Amino acid sequence: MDRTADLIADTVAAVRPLDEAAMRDARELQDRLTKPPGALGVLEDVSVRLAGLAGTCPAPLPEPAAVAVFAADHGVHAQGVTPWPQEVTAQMVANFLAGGAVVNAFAGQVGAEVTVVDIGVASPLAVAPGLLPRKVAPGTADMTEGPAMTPEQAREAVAAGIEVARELAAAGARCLITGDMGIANTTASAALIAAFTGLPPEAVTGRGTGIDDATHAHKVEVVRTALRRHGLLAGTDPAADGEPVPAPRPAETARKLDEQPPTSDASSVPAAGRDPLEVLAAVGGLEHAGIAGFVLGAAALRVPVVLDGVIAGAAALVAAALCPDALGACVAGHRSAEPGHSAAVAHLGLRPLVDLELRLGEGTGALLALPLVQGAARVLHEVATFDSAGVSEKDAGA
Ligand SMILES: Cc1cc2ncn([C@H]3O[C@H](COP(=O)(O)O)[C@@H](O)[C@H]3O)c2cc1C
Ligand SMILES: O=C(O)c1cccnc1
Repeated sequence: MDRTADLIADTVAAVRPLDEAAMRDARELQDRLTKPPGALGVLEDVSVRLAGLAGTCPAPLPEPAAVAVFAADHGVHAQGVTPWPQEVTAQMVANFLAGGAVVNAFAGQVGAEVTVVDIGVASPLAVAPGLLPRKVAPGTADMTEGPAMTPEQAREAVAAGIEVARELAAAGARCLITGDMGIANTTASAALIAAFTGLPPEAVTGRGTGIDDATHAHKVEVVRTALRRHGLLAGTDPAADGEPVPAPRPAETARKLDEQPPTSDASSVPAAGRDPLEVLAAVGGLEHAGIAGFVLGAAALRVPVVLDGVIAGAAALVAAALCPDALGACVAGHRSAEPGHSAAVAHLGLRPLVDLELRLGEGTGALLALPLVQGAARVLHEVATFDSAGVSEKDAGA
């Protein structure tokens, strides 16, 4: 095995399931705090999950936080799936480094460090503070014509993401936040989400940065073409070159779908049984690969990772396919307006903390959710118990 394959395998092997004893302690402590049991709703679940991840109750406070914005370009841009020129990726990287983007404003507000990772921007980028040069390739190839990445590139980008998580944690970060920049990356996200959920392209392909009806219809067909080409279109048999196949019986396809999205009955999941890295290489982006590695790296270190929108959702599907326990480290920061995002989080059983109809990426939605995650953890550190504060508990049986 090469170095990157070893790093990925070792990282996956280091990920532990959530610690049941710590989660039980957290639930019990929540019920002894001076508030009605359950009154903090979903935040109580977050505090329990953080304790399970840390293996101790209360979990360490998830601060300071650091956001990694993985930037890359996409060969599928040539298919006319977005109105924005490809150069905007590199131009926005310059904007991030100058502190002028929304991600900078939101990160500044919550004291999070912004690091930009050049994992695959098409043009060369000058060395700059805040920029990690980790370019695996100058963008992906067009997934409608062949695999977006070689297997080596996909592995290298996942390994780079693992290393970024390690570097940020070594620099003191106790909460990691995913960010992305890559013109056309909502197209690759839709393809990954369709492959890993079995939903049809029209259910998971959104309007990205904002496209008209005709461009959207074309984008759906581009996603369908790419999926068919790689044998990843639900309800078709790759061996028969796109021929429809009967849907499998439900018993064969029972999956953990806690929050079922608007589903197809095409209960087959094309990526099931395939190597997740091969699926990633076929239709993913270098930033998806980097973010998948970032999630694995965070999980192996038992550091929570707040996922941003649809790009992170697609990447988390890859990470979860490689290592289901990595989901224990993940908090879905927000629900993106992209339909594929709802499908991804539902498939993963994650509940987004905020829903503001954002459709930006960069890490913005996750940064807005960060104080909620930190507040959830802080409660277990600072709130008095009924005993310690001398507050009477509710009458038994009432
Ligand atoms: C100025 C600008 C800033 C952005 N910041 C994030 N994105 C977001 O939009 C892009 C994906 O949308 P699509 O697939 O429709 O191209 C990604 O770069 C994503 O990070 C931006 C897009 C633009 C144009
Ligand atoms: O919601 C997102 O994550 C998103 C939407 C459009 C463009 N980029 C990201």
